[in-house]
Amino acid sequence: MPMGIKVSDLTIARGGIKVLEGLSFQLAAGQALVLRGPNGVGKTTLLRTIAGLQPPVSGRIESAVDTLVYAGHADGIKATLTVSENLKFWAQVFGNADISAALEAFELTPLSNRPAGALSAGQKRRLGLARLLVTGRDVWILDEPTVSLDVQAVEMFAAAIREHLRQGGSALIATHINLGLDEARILDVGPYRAKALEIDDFDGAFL
Ligand SMILES: Nc1ncnc2c1ncn2[C@@H]1O[C@H](COP(=O)(O)OP(=O)(O)OP(=O)(O)O)[C@@H](O)[C@H]1O
Repeated sequence: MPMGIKVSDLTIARGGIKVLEGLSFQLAAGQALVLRGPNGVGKTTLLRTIAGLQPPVSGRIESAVDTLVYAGHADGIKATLTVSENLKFWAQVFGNADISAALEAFELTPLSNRPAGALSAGQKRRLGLARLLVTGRDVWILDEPTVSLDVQAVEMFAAAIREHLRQGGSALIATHINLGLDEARILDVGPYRAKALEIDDFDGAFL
């Protein structure tokens, strides 16, 4: 069975300031977990930490790094390559060859010969998400994946997630919108917001 993620008593920081503390959760194969919480609470920081892009302050993250794929705010698209060249490139990076399912899932087949730089914002986002399908990775870590997507494209995305879960994959998704994925669990990270310095520590911080 593909491994998911287990997070235990995790504390994370951004710019040297603790943002979330005491966070624990598990994501098993076949499951999706949606992270919620207000702007700036630390969802992106959490995803970056789990993806291995920054170390935690304390706590444990158990996962196999070569099972993860992270899609952050930057789309990573090569503007001068066509849609299919972009996908072929990523497929090769991950040791795969077939891009047709990824093109179909995000209705990119009619756009496959268009330079990616000439796509609309939503089409670019669909290409960025199609990339997940050619990685063959089990655990998708997604930061605001639906930005710029219209209603139909959000449905394509939800369908792609559902198919991924059906195949034993898993997904950890930070999003403010309702994806229509009833099977996803919700984790509100708001209650794990790191406490500000106690007033007693205030002078100490300047000594
Ligand atoms: N490069 C940075 N350097 C220092 N602090 C940062 C940096 N990027 C973000 N922060 C701060 O870290 C905190 C956590 O930010 P983060 O991006 O993880 O929040 P978020 O929950 O993903 O927010 P949003 O819902 O707005 O995407 C915020 O207070 C933010 O201002």
